[in-house]
Amino acid sequence: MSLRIAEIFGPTIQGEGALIGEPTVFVRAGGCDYRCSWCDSLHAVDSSHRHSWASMSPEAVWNEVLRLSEGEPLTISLSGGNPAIQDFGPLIARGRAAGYRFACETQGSVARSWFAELDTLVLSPKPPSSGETVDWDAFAKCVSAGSAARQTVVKIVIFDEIDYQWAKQAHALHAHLPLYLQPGNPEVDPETPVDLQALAARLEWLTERAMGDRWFTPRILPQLHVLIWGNKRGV
Ligand SMILES: C[S@@+](CC[C@H](N)C(=O)[O-])C[C@H]1O[C@@H](n2cnc3c(N)ncnc32)[C@H](O)[C@@H]1O
Ligand SMILES: Nc1nc2[nH]cc(C(=O)O)c2c(=O)[nH]1
Ligand code: SF4
Ligand SMILES: [Mg+2]
Repeated sequence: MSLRIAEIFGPTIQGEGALIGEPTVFVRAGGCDYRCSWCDSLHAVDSSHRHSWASMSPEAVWNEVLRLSEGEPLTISLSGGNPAIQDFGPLIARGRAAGYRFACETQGSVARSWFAELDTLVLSPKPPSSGETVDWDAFAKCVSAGSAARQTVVKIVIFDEIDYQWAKQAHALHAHLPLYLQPGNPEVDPETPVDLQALAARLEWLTERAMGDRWFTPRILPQLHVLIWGNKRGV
């Protein structure tokens, strides 16, 4: 059994959501069942990039994580693409036995039994601006599959007022799960510098929108790695 891997990088800090600031090695899976209009990781999604993905055994992925972390346990974040379309169970078992912790970022379209072995399951349902439509039955299956994980959280990207209103409704469907909101980054080309002022203005709008609404449920965060490194890959 082998895994399609777009990149393995770190250690760096987790830039988003519940684990923001946490030292992390990222394992980015190749392939996704979605095509979000604003995806910042198209190199792990679009099949035109397939030639750059590696076919690796769980043991080979583990050896690369060991090399990058020099054997010092930290959090391994499984992202992508959608990591849930592959079987990361053997890698998680290997890493946990060595004292590493696991997080996984997925949109919540495919449930996996290995969600139960995670420390943190991040479910990121996609708002209307993405052009995708959430299958809420599949999403609920992901929540169930993750119920044995140490924590499950929801993270929603917000581009506009329609996304904001959608996030309120989405939250109501799984109101017991901690909620994180992050403003969308409209510029995802790694060659184009990000406009930090424009990103700050999006964060300001989102913050003032929620505070003005007296919606005190979500934590609102920027993408920390984008503030530091822009759209550079592998950080
Ligand atoms: C690239 S995705 C990979 C994991 C999974 N496919 C998912 O979407 O959750 C990782 C995170 O980046 C977020 N993201 C992707 N493009 C973004 C953008 N342009 N601005 C802000 N967040 C973005 C996604 O919503 C998701 O929470
Ligand atoms: N530093 C850093 N934090 C991240 N949080 C989520 C990421 C992702 O693309 O899944 C990501 C990433 O690519 N880099
Ligand atoms: S689900 Fe995630 S990886 Fe897939 S296209 Fe959307 S943002 Fe990109
Ligand atoms: Mg990213």
